[in-house]
Amino acid sequence: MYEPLPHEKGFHVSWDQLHRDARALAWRLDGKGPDDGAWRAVVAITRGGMAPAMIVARELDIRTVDTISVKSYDHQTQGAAQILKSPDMDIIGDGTGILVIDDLVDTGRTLDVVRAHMPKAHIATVYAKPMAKERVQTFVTEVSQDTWIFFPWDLALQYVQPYRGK
Ligand SMILES: O=P(O)(O)OC[C@H]1O[C@H](OP(=O)(O)OP(=O)(O)O)[C@H](O)[C@@H]1O
Ligand SMILES: Nc1nc2[nH]cnc2c(=O)[nH]1
Ligand SMILES: [Mg+2]
Repeated sequence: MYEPLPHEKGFHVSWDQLHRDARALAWRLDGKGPDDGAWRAVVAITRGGMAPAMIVARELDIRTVDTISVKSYDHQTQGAAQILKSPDMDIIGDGTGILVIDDLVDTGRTLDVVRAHMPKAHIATVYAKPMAKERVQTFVTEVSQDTWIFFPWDLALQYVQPYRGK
């Protein structure tokens, strides 16, 4: 079930692009909460979901923001997904009206753990790969399964050789 392909391609996301895409995610979610359309709280899946969650919370004027920490990767190698830190379940309840935000879904392993913890939550990611995009209710951009997404917090500006090099 969790058999990711090798990553042949790279998709490099700048801060500007991430900001634009996270805003687009917020606009898609606006007014889509249960009952009156409002969301009760945002839960960021740390660490990658924190920057997108902050942008979504800002756009939608949601002041209650919590985190769930799920670790499943060591660099590009996946191990067993585990919850290292849970959000305040007195606020979360069964997840109704809660917006869970992550940067991306790849195999879906992380979201399976989150979903089991908050069965009624709305899960949204900025990017989604096809293997597990059904695990997400809302996303902005689909990226192929054999692509590794590089986020701006993992990148640095550096010199590159001219195309017509020495
Ligand atoms: O769908 P999956 O195959 O589970 O992969 C997606 C998860 O992997 C990355 O997080 P990671 O576990 O690397 O931790 P990080 O957010 O702290 O970088 C990414 O931020 C997602 O949360
Ligand atoms: N940065 C990053 N983390 C991931 N975790 C699972 N897939 C990915 C990916 O494509 N990029
Ligand atoms: Mg993550």
